[in-house]
Amino acid sequence: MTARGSAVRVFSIAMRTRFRGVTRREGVLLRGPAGWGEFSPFAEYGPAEAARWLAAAREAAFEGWPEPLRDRVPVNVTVPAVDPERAFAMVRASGCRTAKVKVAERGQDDADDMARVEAVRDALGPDGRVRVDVNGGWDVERAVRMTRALDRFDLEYVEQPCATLEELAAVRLRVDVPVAADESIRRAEDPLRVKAAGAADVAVLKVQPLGGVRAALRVAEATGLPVVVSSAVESSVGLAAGLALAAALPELPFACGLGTLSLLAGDVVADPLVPVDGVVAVRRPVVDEAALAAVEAGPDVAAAWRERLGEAEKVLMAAGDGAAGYLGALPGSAAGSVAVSAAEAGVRAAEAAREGDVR
Ligand SMILES: O=C(O)CCC(=O)c1ccccc1C(=O)O
Ligand SMILES: [Mg+2]
Repeated sequence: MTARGSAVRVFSIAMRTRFRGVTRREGVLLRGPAGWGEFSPFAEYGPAEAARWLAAAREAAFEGWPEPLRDRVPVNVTVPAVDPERAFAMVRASGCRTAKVKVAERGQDDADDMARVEAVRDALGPDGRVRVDVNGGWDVERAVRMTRALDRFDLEYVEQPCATLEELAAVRLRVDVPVAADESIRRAEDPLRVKAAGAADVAVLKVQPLGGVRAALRVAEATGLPVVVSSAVESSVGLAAGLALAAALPELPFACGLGTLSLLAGDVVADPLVPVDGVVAVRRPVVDEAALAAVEAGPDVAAAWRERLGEAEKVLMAAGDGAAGYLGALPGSAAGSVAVSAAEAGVRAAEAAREGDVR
């Protein structure tokens, strides 16, 4: 039997620039009555965490998304931890008026970050907006010092400067720059603690890690914070779910992190979700056989992904009545707290201990 025509397809796309230590982006595409969904949990995520990503893919394939309230979503250009010349060129080529700059990359120092952010500010001019993403890489003292130093280039916000909620709250009290929470929501047992802890001014929400567009909308409502929708560097199939969330939010005060397709060297649709003049049109492209053929995974990679899909399915089934039961147990549901099964909480704790890293 060939993969062609099957409702489960596996892609493996090279990244143009190394990002989060990753040089290829891989995942599964699922086709259902509502369209295509993407399941692409990061390599280091175990089955319990991956189950949320699967719930998002199933929502896309079997349910579809809430009605959009807008048809255009402004996006930021995402600047990896590249040298200043490259950063300048990426920002100029993007057409975006907001840039998100990765800082605190392992193996680089504070001067590298200063030079990169300066180059990005130069590329945008004084009217552009510059945000930085630390991915939890600083301790409190370094976060305070570096946030103040980088604010010389006028920062819109600093995303996840430190790993823990307590550290974020401490930094927030000591800097004038707004603090955004990403990993503290995406990888948390309870994403709502971020508000109670006074840890952030802005919530960065990603559809797959939160278990779908509806689950993310509930998190948005419950945190009561302004939301920036961001991608997990997905193909256009996964990005469409992020766009659906951005389009369904009552308020969208910031540019979203959904301009990431340019980080990939390929895609699975014929009409990719790329920004034009810093804006992505809200639409849902369909998988194109010719485009997919160029990035379809070989048999070994495909087998490994089918295995991962099966493991995540088991977690979803164990958590309740398929995706619906699992989503009902996510934060923002009537209970207002995360009610995961003891078994899953155990798996998550083990994963967290193993990773020792918030990314
Ligand atoms: O927000 C963006 O500009 C792009 C998305 C992004 O940065 C990201 C992509 C994959 C994994 C983590 C992150 C992150 O925001 O930390
Ligand atoms: Mg982030």
